[in-house]
Amino acid sequence: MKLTTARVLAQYRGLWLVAAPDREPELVTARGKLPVTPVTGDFVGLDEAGSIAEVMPRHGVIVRRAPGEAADGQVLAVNVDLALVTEPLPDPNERRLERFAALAGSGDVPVALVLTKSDLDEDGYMKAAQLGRTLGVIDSVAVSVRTGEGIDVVRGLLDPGATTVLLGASGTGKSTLINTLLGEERQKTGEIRADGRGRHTTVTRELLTLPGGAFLIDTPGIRIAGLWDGAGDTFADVEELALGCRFSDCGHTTEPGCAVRAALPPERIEAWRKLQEELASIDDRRAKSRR
Ligand SMILES: Nc1nc2c(ncn2[C@@H]2O[C@H](COP(=O)(O)OP(=O)(O)OP(=O)(O)O)[C@@H](O)[C@H]2O)c(=O)[nH]1
Ligand SMILES: [Zn+2]
Repeated sequence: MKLTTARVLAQYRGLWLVAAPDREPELVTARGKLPVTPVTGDFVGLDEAGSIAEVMPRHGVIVRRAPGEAADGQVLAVNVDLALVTEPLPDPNERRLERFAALAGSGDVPVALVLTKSDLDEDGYMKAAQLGRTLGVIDSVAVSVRTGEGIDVVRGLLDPGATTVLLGASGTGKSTLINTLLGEERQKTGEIRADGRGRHTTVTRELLTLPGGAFLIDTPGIRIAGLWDGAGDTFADVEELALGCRFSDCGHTTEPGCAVRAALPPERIEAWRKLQEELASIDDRRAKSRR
């Protein structure tokens, strides 16, 4: 049977937004149970009915591994050629940068450092060079959407046909940078009505095409926060702040340098802990029943 190759632009529960050459993006289902679940960035084969019948081999995989998670983690994006890790000036958080860089590195995705808001820091250029050396990334740049500094350097990193993902905490300026790169050809955030059990869900597109022909994976679906199995976005604040904790396995109890305790009230952290315990016990039960 002849399959049509398409690329996954965004993923939802049991539905994928895919684009095939010369066709409008469309929402499709999968044909039966596939050996791997298609994710944003996947190349897939569509059958005659328009369903996903096959997922092509992947490279450049970005996986989110939640601490203590038994399974392989959650695949966030695939076929990624470059990760731009963003952190804002004047006070870039080196530890957070390391974690995002490690996330990309473990999927064999090269990393470039982008320090944003350089208009707020006279030494942005130097800080970028220094941090770039420390982190061992392929390139580093200080950018400002206000002054335009560094924007052309970023553009130069985005090769036509290559896929780049932006990784960075909330507020580091990812959306603003994407809008600047999209320029005139800013895509309207696609509002697609997906028929999920009679309800209409508003979804947004995640894989964008830039004017020069480079692909950019926008991060709502990749926002490191809020991706815990079963947790949805409920504790996005905790997950994101945790990236700034001194220890990567911080339990947010008595550890020094805990960014979560510094920012959130104890009740919130307690609620998060309860959920973690629940999730852990679900994992336990699953493992037992498998045995
Ligand atoms: N001074 C200055 N502010 C900037 C710059 N880029 C972004 N900002 C501001 O930083 C704030 C956060 O920017 P966003 O683009 O929303 O950040 P984000 O990373 O997309 O955040 P999320 O959408 O929460 O993931 C906004 O108020 C921007 O106006 C810059 O180059 N200079
Ligand atoms: Zn902590």
